[in-house]
Formats: sequence, structure tokens, C-alpha cells
Amino acid sequence: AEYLRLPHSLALIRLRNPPVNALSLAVVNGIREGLQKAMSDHTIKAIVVCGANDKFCAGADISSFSRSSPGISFGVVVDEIQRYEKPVVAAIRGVALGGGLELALGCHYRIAHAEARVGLPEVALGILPGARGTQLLPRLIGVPMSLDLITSGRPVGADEALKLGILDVVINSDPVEEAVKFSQEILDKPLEPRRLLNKSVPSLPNMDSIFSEAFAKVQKQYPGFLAPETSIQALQAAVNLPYKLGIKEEEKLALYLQKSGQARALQYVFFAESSVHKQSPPSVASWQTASPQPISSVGVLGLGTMGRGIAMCFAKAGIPVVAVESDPKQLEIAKKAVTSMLEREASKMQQSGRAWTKPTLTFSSSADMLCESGRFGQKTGKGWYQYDKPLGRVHRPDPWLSEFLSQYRETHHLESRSISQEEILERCLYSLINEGFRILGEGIAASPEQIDIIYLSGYGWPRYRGGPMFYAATVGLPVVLEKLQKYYTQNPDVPQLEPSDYLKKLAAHGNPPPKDWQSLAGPPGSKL
Ligand SMILES: CC(C)(COP(=O)(O)OP(=O)(O)OC[C@H]1O[C@@H](n2cnc3c(N)ncnc32)[C@H](O)[C@@H]1OP(=O)(O)O)[C@@H](O)C(=O)NCCC(=O)NCCSC(=O)C[C@@H](O)CCCCCCCCCCCCC(=O)O
Ligand SMILES: NC(=O)c1ccc[n+]([C@@H]2O[C@H](COP(=O)([O-])OP(=O)(O)OC[C@H]3O[C@@H](n4cnc5c(N)ncnc54)[C@H](O)[C@@H]3O)[C@@H](O)[C@H]2O)c1
Repeated sequence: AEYLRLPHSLALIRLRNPPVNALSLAVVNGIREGLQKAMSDHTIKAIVVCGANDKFCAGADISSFSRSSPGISFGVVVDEIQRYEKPVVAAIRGVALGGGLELALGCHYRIAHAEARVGLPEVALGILPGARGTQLLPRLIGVPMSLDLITSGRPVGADEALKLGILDVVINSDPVEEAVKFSQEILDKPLEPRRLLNKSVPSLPNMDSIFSEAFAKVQKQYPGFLAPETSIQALQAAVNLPYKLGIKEEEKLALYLQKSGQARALQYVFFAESSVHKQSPPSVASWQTASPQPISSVGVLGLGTMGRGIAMCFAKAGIPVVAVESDPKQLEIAKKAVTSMLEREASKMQQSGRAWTKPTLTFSSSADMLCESGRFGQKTGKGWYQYDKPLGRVHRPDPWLSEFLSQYRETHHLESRSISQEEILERCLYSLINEGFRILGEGIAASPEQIDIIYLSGYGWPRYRGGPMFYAATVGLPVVLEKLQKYYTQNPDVPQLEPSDYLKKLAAHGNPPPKDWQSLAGPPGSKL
């Protein structure tokens, strides 16, 4: 941050940390030193705080989170500003987000450009506004709106922020020039009413129900996410405790979130999304040089509208298809539909003189066998389980099934064994992750971040778990490799379990973070 003396006994502190003036240690120290200079200089009557490059401040430097516990010391700075005996005015252009808004809340006045945006988006990073945000905002705008803004993380435009009372003045001109003029006008005004830390949270008769509704809302809207619920607890502390105890509670809850795996995952996702937007396909990959890969067989899950069509396409191309359908009625309809479509195609081809080879279309047999024994599940009171009655919901193990399974095992020469939850999870996830490493090695995926963002955006992978490749790094690559080796030895017929060379190369370096994988593993051997 820079310190400048301005005419009319004013000082200017300008945050400078391109591109968004994020709060690094150097910036925070710069703010602190600037304020101390201004306070100890008796010729300075007021201070304006602004940001360089048309941005106030986008909050804490997210890339520094892994190195420290942010917020704790910055909260002290926010309190110090409020207690100063000289007016401090925030001049906001661009964004004041997270710690940037907390800094502005510490200032006695806030002036912003009409196109500025302010907000506390910390929940998106798995944390909470830990530099007094959860304690100051409700004192300024009340509990209901603070709950809305902090649990959603949504930023608001200057006009809305003015209506809510977050901003004091919104202008269409330069906020620094306006703040300079404004500072001179308020020099004689008392500062005490402007110190949020000495105010109490506006009370409401139905505070308990407001909080219980807020908990219910975030549990429904953000299932599994820790930060929104924890933020509500911090807001409860603002209501129930005096400021000096409320900030302790905020610190405790902030630390809990910062140490949670969710914060690490969501902060990884922040940078992963940003890098994916900038990436182009791997240099070796190109549609011009790509050649089709051989497909020996295809599995189709579900024989509804799409599944039938997909099964048909492959069948027509002469590629063996194995299709699985869980609903016996749908299966019957699909069998008829696919058969009649294939027959129509065959007769068309025969008429046109082209030869047609009957494709192999196999269905998984175990569900069929149950249905063929009249066991249609809940609706018939019997399926994999026995139910209390047809359409009943109370199920219990059925001795018939044990007999059925033991015959099935005998026929297929299978040995029975119990399979732990851990094995199910590991075999499913690690084979998926293994494929991720394989396509990285082949240059089909441009980066681990791309695989993760695809899984978060298109496959319902929980955002707070970062994606499959990030998950591999949290488990540890040597662990993933060792488990895959173990399962592959046990199941040599499952090629997905054979550890990929790319994973082996990386695991030889220990457990490097995803951003270092490509430089460590070397250039991909493209199959495109
Ligand atoms: C700001 C945005 C709205 C801008 O969007 P836009 O689309 O214009 O641009 P990009 O998104 O592409 O961003 C450009 C560029 O900037 C990088 N970036 C953006 N924000 C940050 C950030 N906060 N930290 C670091 N880097 C950031 C982005 O990655 C791009 O970089 P690239 O290289 O790819 O060009 C939009 O970016 C946005 O919404 N950003 C996130 C805003 C946010 O979530 N803010 C909240 C942060 S959390 C927080 O503030 C916590 C506080 O409550 C409490 C902490 C207070 C301060 C603590 C002080 C810490 C002291 C540090 C100690 C360090 C110890 C040590 O060093 O040892
Ligand atoms: N229909 C479209 O135009 C279209 C377009 C693009 C994508 N999709 C997507 O494709 C998927 C299928 O769409 P659809 O229109 O064919 O749906 P659908 O409801 O017609 O068919 C889905 C079939 O899957 C079966 N099924 C469900 N769970 C199963 C399981 N565990 N094992 C085996 N079978 C199972 C269902 O019984 C049903 O027959 C959906 O995810 C859909 O969003 C559909």
C-alpha cells in the first residue's frame, strides 16, 4: 500500500497489489504503517483509503491461505481503524469483496462508484468473513440481510448496497475525489456513531425463528457445505455476545473452517476454474491429427429414450452392446423397441442389397432372473428383499435370495466373500481416478484441473471435495497407487484397475500437488 499526503490536511492510503489488490502480508503491513503515519502526524485531519487500478480490494490473497490463518490479525487492523480519532473514509471503485469489504466496514464512511460491487463471498471458498465481517455487518444492516449476504456470498451492486445501508454515498464520478471533498465536510462530526463495534445488533422479536429458518434454508440449499451453517453460528454470536466475545467466536469458527478439508478443496476449485478458462487443448492434441480409436464393446446403462437410441447406434455399427435396465417394464418395452428398430434397419438394408450382420446385444441376467421368478421388487412384495406386503416399504433379508445367489455363484464359479464399504469406494473411485491419470498421460485431458472442473460441473461431484484428481492428491498418490496395485492383483481381469504409467511416474515424486503434475510427469504421449 502507498501513503500520500494530499492538500487540505488529508492523507491517502492506496492499496496496490495487481491485479485485484488482494490483501497479502505486505499490503496489510502497508495499510497499518500508513494509518500509523497519519495518526501520528498532527497536521493530518482525515484519511482516505482506496485501491489502485480501479479496484478497491478483492479480499485476502487466496493463494496465501495454505501458508497462514488469514483474518485473525487483519481483524485487529479493522478494529484499530474504527477506534481512530481521525475520520477514515473508504473510496470504493470496482470491487470491495471479503476482507476488502471488512476493511471498508472498519472505515467510518464508505463512498462508492455506481458500478462498484461489494460483498462477503467467503462461503464460496469454504470459509467465513473472519476479519469482523460476521460481527460488523449485522450491526450495520441487521440480521436478516446479513444472513442472506453472508450465507449466499452474493455480491451486491452499489445501488442495492446504498439502500441496505452498507454504503453512505454512491456517485458516478471518481470516488477518491468525492471522498476527499466529503472528508472535509465531516471533519467536525462526532465519530462515535460511526464506530460499528460499539453499536449493538438491531434486535428483532423473532430472532430465534429467523436463525432456525436460516439453518433449515442453507441445509436445503447447500447440502454438505460447512461454511454457510458455520457463518450462521458466527452471526448468532454477534446477536448473543458482546463485541469482544463475538469476535473471539468468529475467530474460532473461522479457524475451524480454514482447517477443514472443504476450504482447501474450494480454494483449489477457485484457481482451477480460473486456469481452465485460460487453457487451450494440449499442444499435441488437434482435430487435424486425431484418428479414431478402436471400440471393442459398449455398455449402456438405462434403456429409456436415450439408452435405446445409443444401443441402436452401436448395434448398427456392429459393435457388441451390453445394456442394463433396472425397471423390468422398461426392459420389456426396450427389448421390443430395439428388436423392431433393428429389424426395420435390417429389412431396409436387405432391400437396398447391403449385407447385415446381427449384432450382439446382451443384457445383464441377474435382475432378469429375479423378475422371471416373479420378484419385481417392492410392488410385488419380493425382489432382492422380502417386503412386509406388496408395495410395502419394510424390507428384510430373504432366505430365498441366499439360495438363489449360492446357485448363481456355483454356476459362474464365483467365490463368496464380504466386501467392505472401503473397498467399494476405493475400487469405484480409484479406477475412475486411474483413468484420469491415463488420459493426462495420453494428452487427451489438458490438465488435472480440467478433469476436476468437468466432474464438478457435469457429473455432480461435490464442489467441496474438489474433483477426483484433487481427491487423489488429498488421499496421497502413493496410497492410490498401492491400492490400485492391490486390487489389480486380486482382479487381473479388470483392466481399469491396472495403475497407469502416469500415476506411477508422479507417485515416485511422493504426493505432488495437481498444479505440479504436468511439469513432473513430462510431456504427454498423445493418442489424439
Ligand atoms: C475479484 C473478482 C471479482 C475479479 O473477477 P474478474 O473476472 O475481473 O477477474 P478474475 O476472476 O480472472 O481474477 C483476476 C486475477 O485475480 C486473481 N484473484 C482474484 N481474487 C483474488 C484473491 N482474493 N486472491 C488472490 N488472487 C485473486 C484471479 O485468480 C486471477 O488471477 P490470474 O493469475 O488467473 O489472472 C474475482 O476474481 C473474484 O471474485 N475473486 C474472489 C474474491 C473473493 O472470494 N474474496 C474473498 C477472499 S477471502 C477473504 O477475504 C477472507 C477475509 O474474510 C478474512 C481475511 C482478511 C485478510 C487477511 C490478510 C492476509 C494476510 C496474508 C498473510 C500471508 C502470509 C504469508 O504470505 O506468509
Ligand atoms: N431424452 C433426451 O433428450 C436427453 C438428452 C440429453 C441427455 N439426456 C440424459 O440422458 C439420460 C437418460 O435420459 P432418458 O431420456 O433416456 O431417460 P429415461 O427416463 O427415458 O430413461 C432412463 C432409464 O434408465 C433406467 N435406470 C435408472 N437407473 C438405472 C440403473 N441404476 N441401472 C439401470 N437402469 C437404470 C430407468 O429405469 C429408465 O428406463 C438422463 O440423464 C438425461 O438427462 C436425455
